[in-house]
Amino acid sequence: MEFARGSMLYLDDVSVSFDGFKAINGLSLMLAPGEMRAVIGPNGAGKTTMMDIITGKTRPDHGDVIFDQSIDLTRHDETDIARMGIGRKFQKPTVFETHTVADNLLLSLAGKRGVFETLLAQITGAEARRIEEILETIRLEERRDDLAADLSHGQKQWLEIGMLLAQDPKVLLVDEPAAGMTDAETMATADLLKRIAGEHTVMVVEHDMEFVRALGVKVTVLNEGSVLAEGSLDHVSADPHVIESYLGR
Ligand SMILES: Nc1ncnc2c1ncn2[C@@H]1O[C@H](COP(=O)(O)OP(=O)(O)OP(=O)(O)O)[C@@H](O)[C@H]1O
Repeated sequence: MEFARGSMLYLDDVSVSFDGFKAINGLSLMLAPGEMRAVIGPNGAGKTTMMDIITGKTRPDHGDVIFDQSIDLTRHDETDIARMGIGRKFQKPTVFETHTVADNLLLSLAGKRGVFETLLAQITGAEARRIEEILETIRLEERRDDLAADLSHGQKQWLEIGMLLAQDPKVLLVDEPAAGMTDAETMATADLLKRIAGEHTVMVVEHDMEFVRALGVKVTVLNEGSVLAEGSLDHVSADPHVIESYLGR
């Protein structure tokens, strides 16, 4: 526990097996508060399983998973962990298509209140201000009154990131945000995540190397369930083990 001091997310010697196969195998990783980290690695490296462990969806067989210096995540379930401030964005956007962009954000702000209750209730000044702030962060101010269904794929992804922000998480786990995006959307997404980091700790899993380069952050390369290399993109790209297991394919 003491080693987790000063960290927002701390994994030490974490392992999990499925039917005798070690999907995560002695994985150790530490993110500082406000840090953004890119995680890359070949298919089956364990990236999704690592996020499942952090969010409480999968319980590790072994190892420490510590959030915010002292919270042992292996003792909490998914709902608790989300409530404590770890938000996860899956690859596919899941916005409410039949509601406006602003109402999607309002629904996320309101959390557990029902849809009708929330949309019929008088919006508070604080809620209105927070929605404007998020619209600005995700650069969708001009689309606020449009239905989410009418957004482009990239814009839906940004809205979903905004919906996560509305829940005010300390940590955001983001799975392949650039998948299916145009080049321009990909670069805009990198900019968006850079705006979010600092105030939030962000872990991004991504295969698109142009995107990872645009993030300009420390990269962790996973392979066979553990860390193969860590450092700048240039540093890990020059690592012979990384080239052999991933980039050289
Ligand atoms: N519930 C499960 N039961 C059995 N095997 C699993 C389970 N979840 C994951 N695995 C296996 O664990 C390994 C790691 O999978 P994981 O999905 O975490 O990799 P990944 O790095 O996210 O890959 P990708 O880039 O393809 O998403 C894979 O070999 C996968 O088949």
